[in-house]
Amino acid sequence: MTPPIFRSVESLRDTVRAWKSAGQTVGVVPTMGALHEGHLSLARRARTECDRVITTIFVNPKQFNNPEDLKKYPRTEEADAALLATVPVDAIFAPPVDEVYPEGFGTNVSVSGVSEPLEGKMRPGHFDGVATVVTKLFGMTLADRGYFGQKDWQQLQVVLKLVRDLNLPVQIVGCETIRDPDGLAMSSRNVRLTPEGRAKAPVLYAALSAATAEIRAGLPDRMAIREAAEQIRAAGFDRVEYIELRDAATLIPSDDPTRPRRMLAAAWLDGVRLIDNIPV
Ligand SMILES: Nc1ncnc2c1ncn2[C@@H]1O[C@H](COP(=O)(O)OP(=O)(O)OP(=O)(O)O)[C@@H](O)[C@H]1O
Ligand SMILES: CC(C)(CO)[C@@H](O)C(=O)[O-]
Ligand code: BAL
Repeated sequence: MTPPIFRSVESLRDTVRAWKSAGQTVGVVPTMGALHEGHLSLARRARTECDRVITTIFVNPKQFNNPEDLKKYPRTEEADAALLATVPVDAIFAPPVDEVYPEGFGTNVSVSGVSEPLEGKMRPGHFDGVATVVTKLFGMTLADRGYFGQKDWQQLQVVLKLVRDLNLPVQIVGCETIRDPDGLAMSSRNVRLTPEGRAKAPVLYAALSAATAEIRAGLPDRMAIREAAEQIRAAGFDRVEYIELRDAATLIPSDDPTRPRRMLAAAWLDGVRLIDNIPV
């Protein structure tokens, strides 16, 4: 059976309040729809850890710095609802834009530091949009736990800091990146790749994996990164936007192998921007 779809905060809150009065915990999986196995893995994890699970589907205009990207973002609500029925989740919250941003809306949540480099630099305003909507989604759903994918590693760190800084009563759970069998991280934007682009795309993950193996074997960071960038370009990617080795939590550049580090990359293929990251 398809889970009930709520469009207004008021109707969703009535249902959630009833759950809470029965002492039940609420897990929330925020998404922008066009669901795939990556999203479903988050929902399944929430299913095992919470009494009630809500998946939110909202293509948040505030986090798109590129209007073309927003226009082209895939929207597949019926298929999404059918997939969520297989988990199953208890509710889908898919509000219209004016329910989230009614006339007169004028608050911005901006997380300093961790949101500034990498994605923050390449997509100005993006993380303000994410932090604002995630704060609102937690408030709207009365979430006890929020589930986020490590595929968007920087986003996960931004959300962790947001929750800490604002004392939001939500526990954040970071979930492993789900990949296609050839290594490509699943992403809603992958459907925009041509068959030729799709065949080249796994090189992004392969290059990151090779570079981290080399670093562990003693190759200097800089050389390993340069080789990875060359491998990605040689495979036919149009542009490598960044490949960086960073402190895993603060995302400050790090050459300290004794601390948890993360290698993160963004690259363009077929006019599609792919991101990925792995631990070092
Ligand atoms: N392959 C994946 N493995 C695990 N989690 C994922 C994966 N892809 C997305 N997620 C997580 O699902 C949540 C919703 O992401 P979103 O709706 O943006 O999907 P997406 O596939 O990342 O789309 P996009 O094309 O915008 O990158 C985020 O927490 C994201 O990190
Ligand atoms: C967390 C999120 C749903 C906020 O719009 C979005 O950034 C995403 O899909 O990762
Ligand atoms: N998956 C992160 C949301 C975005 O790319 O806008």
